[in-house]
Amino acid sequence: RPRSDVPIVGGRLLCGYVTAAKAIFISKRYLEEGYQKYKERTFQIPGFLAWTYYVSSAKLITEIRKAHDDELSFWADLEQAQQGRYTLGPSIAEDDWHFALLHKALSSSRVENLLPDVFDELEFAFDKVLSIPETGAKVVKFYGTFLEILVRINNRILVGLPLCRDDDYTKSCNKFVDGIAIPVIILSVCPNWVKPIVARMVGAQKAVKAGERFLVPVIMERLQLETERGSVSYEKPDDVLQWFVDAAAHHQSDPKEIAGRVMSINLASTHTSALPLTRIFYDLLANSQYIEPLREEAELAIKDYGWTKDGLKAMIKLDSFFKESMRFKGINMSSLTRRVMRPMQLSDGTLLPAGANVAANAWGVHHDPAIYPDPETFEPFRFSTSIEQGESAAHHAFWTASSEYLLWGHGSHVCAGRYLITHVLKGVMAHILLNYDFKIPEGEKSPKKELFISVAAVPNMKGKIEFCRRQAKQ
Ligand code: HEM
Repeated sequence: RPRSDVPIVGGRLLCGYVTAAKAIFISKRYLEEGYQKYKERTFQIPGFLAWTYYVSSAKLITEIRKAHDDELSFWADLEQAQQGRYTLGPSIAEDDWHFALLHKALSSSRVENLLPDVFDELEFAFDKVLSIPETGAKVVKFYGTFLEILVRINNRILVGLPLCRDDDYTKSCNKFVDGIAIPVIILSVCPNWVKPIVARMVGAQKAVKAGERFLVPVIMERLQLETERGSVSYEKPDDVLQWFVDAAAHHQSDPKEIAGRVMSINLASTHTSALPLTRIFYDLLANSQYIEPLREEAELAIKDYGWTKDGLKAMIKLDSFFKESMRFKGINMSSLTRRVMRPMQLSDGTLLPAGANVAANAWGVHHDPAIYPDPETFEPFRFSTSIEQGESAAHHAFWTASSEYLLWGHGSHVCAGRYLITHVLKGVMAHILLNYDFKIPEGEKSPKKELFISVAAVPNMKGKIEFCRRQAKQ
């Protein structure tokens, strides 16, 4: 039942269960209605496990992002979504030192050093996975193919060579999310006391153990090499696995634990990266008049700066296209979801009750005409045009998180991988533009069919695309 008189969107029929069921299919409509009626205030929508209080104004979003974890908890929400205590292991779910480390290690200034590896792996992964013949064309399922390419590129940074090129390892990363999906659903509806038994019955840790099989021997080998050669003559690899091994000396150094933490980053970075790329690519297909300007920009940038950070930085139209695609539909209609741990008062007078969820209404914000003029028009160069007119490039950059742009969350838990993945995705799109022609295959439908389910906006994961090589390869 509602635990406060904060306005309800949907309704309270059958203790809100009717709205909770409808929200699986029409959350977008509820979020739009909430934004129209209560833009400056909080509204609530019933869910099956808890009511979610939505805020939309920059003022209230700021209050949420600034709240401490013991008040509004990112972790309690993540635990609900991932059942990490059972799927990853209790110590990983309880201690997030590896997330804090990534914020520093993947900062904007440090990502530059990782780019040569990113570009090297990108070339390799395209040849291996997309594998377009020198002449003729090939039809691929876009989502699955690029998920595999991105898993390989991300893992070059996560675990380095040679493991990132081990087909069995990359398969276990690809399947990680699917491997925990069913256990997560079952566990999330079980009472806490029964979860340890159910977790064993449904093999909740099977997916993480599949990753451990590859990672633990590499960790052991690296530790042994360091012991044998001494820290001076042993040149350590520069990857996330090694950063975790080094940091683990101050935390828990069990190799299985370290492996679990690496797999948790795979969890945070696989589908989250492939879904935006798919959405962006389909937006480009549907707005093909932008292909040539983006190609010209990429050609010029690579000619002037090569495959470097500056080269990618010079692609401001591409950056703008990404940002607009994620604003227009994106992949998630809500952001900054937190569990209320103890009652907290917002400045609009709302008392958030313990046990409820609170979130930012990303869909509403991203479609507000006061923030984005003519928001229902897809305008790929809206951000690059503002930069060309003298506005701040940092403010309009794809990776910038703010109360007005919520793709990455915001505040102390803002996405730690956003600088890295912006470079990766721009590199991948620039590589496609410069090396391939692409179209919807003869007889296939346009992949514009998409799914709005709960608060997720999922692009068509089965869409097929025909690729062939362009004549002048860069
Ligand atoms: C386009 C792809 C990605 C999107 C859209 C995305 C989005 C997000 C979002 C919305 C959050 C939660 C922020 C909040 O609630 O305030 C988050 C957190 C996080 N992301 Fe990403 N992410 C992406 C890629 C990545 C990658 C590639 C990595 C790692 C290499 C990564 C690592 C993380 C980590 C570690 C956190 C937790 C940060 C913390 O709690 O301090 N993400 N991401």
